[in-house]
Amino acid sequence: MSIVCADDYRSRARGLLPAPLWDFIEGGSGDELTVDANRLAFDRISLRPRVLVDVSERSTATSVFGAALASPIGIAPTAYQRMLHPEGEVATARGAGQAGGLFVVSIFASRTLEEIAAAATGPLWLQLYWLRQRSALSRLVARAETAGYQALVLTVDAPVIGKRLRDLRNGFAIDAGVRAVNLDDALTEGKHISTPGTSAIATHAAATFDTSITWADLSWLRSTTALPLVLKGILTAEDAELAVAHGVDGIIVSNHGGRQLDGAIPAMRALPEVVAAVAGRVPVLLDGGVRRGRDILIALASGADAVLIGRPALWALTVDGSDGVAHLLSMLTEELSHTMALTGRPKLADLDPTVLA
Ligand SMILES: Cc1cc2nc3c(=O)[nH]c(=O)nc-3n(C[C@H](O)[C@H](O)[C@H](O)COP(=O)(O)O)c2cc1C
Ligand SMILES: CC(C)CC(=O)C(=O)O
Repeated sequence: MSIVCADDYRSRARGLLPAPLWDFIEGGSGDELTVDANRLAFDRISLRPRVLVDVSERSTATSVFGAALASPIGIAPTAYQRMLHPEGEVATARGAGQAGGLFVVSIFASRTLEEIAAAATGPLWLQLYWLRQRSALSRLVARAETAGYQALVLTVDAPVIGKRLRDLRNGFAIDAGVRAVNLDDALTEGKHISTPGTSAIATHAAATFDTSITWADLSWLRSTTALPLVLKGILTAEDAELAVAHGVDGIIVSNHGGRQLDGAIPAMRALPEVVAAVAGRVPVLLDGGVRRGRDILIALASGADAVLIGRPALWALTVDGSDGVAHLLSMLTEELSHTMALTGRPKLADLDPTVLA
């Protein structure tokens, strides 16, 4: 059967992966309320189409921090991609580049920053968690700058790892042979050890993440680099205001795909208050539950500058490596363009709240 939407990749990937690995990707924290709510928040919004508009010429092209993108769609940072495909992040970077998309590389990438940069033809950003060992962070930042990464993303919604029941039940651990190669092994110690009732990821994060950082610490990260700094995991107007006040260059509205605080507000529902607080001062991106061109149009019409996709990119990577990732991004871009035609909004600039009901 042909793959004609993101969910087709999901069904295929599910059949290819061992159950504990599938659960790691698919699952969220607690009752997975927020995983479901992320999707439902999009599904609850209807569209107000305008007709008899010339839609013969449509454009999804845009830019973020000066980098051209074929469409306002990027790939969210996800850890340890070699568990899903032998080429891991190198395949994702190649696929994202083929489709003219942005790729945010996880601090827990399983290919080196340099290998990924060599395969990329589109913009790369590097995502960081705040490790207690600051020297490891500053070394990574320096390597990212040298390798041509264009921004840093600090994930701020994970001082501790969410209680992911599937991983705990499965005693989830990282496949032997897959490593966070950009960090010293000591920083992810125990990642291969499966212990029933615990998650190896939660254990290694607990050993190395700095749970004490506050807004005041951001100036240290800033002092290590001239790259734009983006915060990932903002869900409120209050924190958006603080982020801008602390000189942050961009915001990703995200609840980590429902993997952190269960019951957190869905990303799409949080977006309007963040957009209002930011008032155009810095770019605002969104991730969580984006599965279709329709979702992307809704996010853009609500004021997002771009969206990121997490799990769908992993499904496509699993099924068909770089070709899968490129195909997925092109398909989502095509769906966005198609929805722009059917709503009578041929340009991204036409997307505003009047299209939403
Ligand atoms: C398997 C997996 C691993 C992830 N690893 C990271 C990570 O290393 N860093 C991070 O900031 N977010 C990570 N995330 C969260 C994603 O960046 C993103 O916020 C989320 O997947 C978006 O929701 P979606 O999957 O519904 O598109 C991960 C998500 C998944 C599913
Ligand atoms: C290694 C983990 C901390 C990666 C992550 O952020 C996640 O699984 O959601």
